[in-house]
Amino acid sequence: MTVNAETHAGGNTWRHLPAAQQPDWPDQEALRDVIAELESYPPLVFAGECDQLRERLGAVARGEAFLLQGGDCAEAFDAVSAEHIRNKLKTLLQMGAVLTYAGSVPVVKVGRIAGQYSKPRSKPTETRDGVTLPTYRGDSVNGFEFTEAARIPDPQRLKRMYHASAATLNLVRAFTTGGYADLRQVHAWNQDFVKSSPSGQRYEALAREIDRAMNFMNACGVDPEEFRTVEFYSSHEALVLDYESALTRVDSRTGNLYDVSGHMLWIGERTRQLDHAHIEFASRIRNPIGVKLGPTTTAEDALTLIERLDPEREPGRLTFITRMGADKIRDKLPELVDKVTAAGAQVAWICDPMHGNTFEAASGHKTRRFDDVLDEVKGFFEVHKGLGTHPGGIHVELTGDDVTECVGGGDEIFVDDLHQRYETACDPRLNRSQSLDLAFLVAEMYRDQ
Ligand SMILES: O=C[C@H](O)[C@H](O)COP(=O)(O)O
Ligand SMILES: C=C(OP(=O)(O)O)C(=O)O
Ligand SMILES: [Mn+2]
Repeated sequence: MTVNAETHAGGNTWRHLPAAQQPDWPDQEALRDVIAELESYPPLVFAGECDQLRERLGAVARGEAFLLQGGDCAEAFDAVSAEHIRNKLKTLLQMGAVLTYAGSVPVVKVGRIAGQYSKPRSKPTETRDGVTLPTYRGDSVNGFEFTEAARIPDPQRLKRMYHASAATLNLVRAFTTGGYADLRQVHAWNQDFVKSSPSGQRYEALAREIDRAMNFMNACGVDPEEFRTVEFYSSHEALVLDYESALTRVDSRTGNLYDVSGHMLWIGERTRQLDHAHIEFASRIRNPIGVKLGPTTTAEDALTLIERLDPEREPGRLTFITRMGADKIRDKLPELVDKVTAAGAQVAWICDPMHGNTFEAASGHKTRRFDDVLDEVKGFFEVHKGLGTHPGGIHVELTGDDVTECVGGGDEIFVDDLHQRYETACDPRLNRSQSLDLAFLVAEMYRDQ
């Protein structure tokens, strides 16, 4: 992959346009130096892998596969450890096994991982005990600690984001291709979990069935090496455009631009203004693109996004990730799906049941109810069933650790438990047990639709 100065300018056309949610870097010269250095770094992903994911998402758009996209709301530099990464990956692999087996559908697995370091915020400042400071915008921008020094945006953090992403992706690649993700390990992924939790026990029963199915396939002569590796892709919100465009390269095979910071990039609900910088940036790169659609999205917005981002109507290029809220999805989604379908576009429709269902508990913790999350997914399936379209997947905030951030689930977390292990740097995540519960319930919905 080479960089050609003239065509690379295509990754910078956003610079003339308003860009929401960008950090207020105090030192522009330091920023320019960091950008120049990032531009010299090697790609984190290969353009051919992005093309392959686009093809897999094409299958999702056509109704032939299901997307499981999940991971932290905000990754943190101090959580780049073997344990955290393994737990997250294990949870996603277990969810993938449940959905594939119980839902009888190929599952495309994409992590919110190896790059999910930047956060859009609803308020520019935060006040605690009479002290007001800039909000935390992700480890790529400033520090989580509530001190004046930590909250100053520091462009050096963009380089740490690159290195943290590289280290994470390296381990993910090792796990997914080196034998850890071998489907014959379905039991091993569950070992530290099974005794303690209802979803762990339910999973163990399913893993026994998978074993039997694999023995059957072995007996039929299927090569067991087929199960050794798993395709797994990285994704994050393309928020800080200085970083994303510094990692945009010309693919020497095709001359096209790719943002090589991750396989799939999405544009968030707060930065999807049609004529602003983020959509312009996304329109220039060939990676598969997601756009979050909240409850104020009009059908016209959705159609214009398709014109801008998927003019060729290529299945897999564009994924709409709806995040309406459990109380709105049944009202808001039908018109969008109906008009997009009528316009002949074949996007993948994915449900993010997290971001429309956040509330603040009396203790002050931001949280979500498992039942609301589930209800939004149910509404999503109902709407697609009613219209004869494909419920293409789920996009969830989760962790492999046993945190207490969302309430409910089979191994119930109560509002009074939230303080016990509330570790997120931004939004509340499903813990491992809640994530597996969700996978089982979604698999049932998929099979029944
Ligand atoms: O992850 C998404 C957003 O960054 C988050 O929901 C914003 O949260 P806030 O309302 O606390 O800023
Ligand atoms: C910021 C996020 O979501 P949204 O853009 O949908 O609010 C997110 O996915 O963390
Ligand atoms: Mn979030």
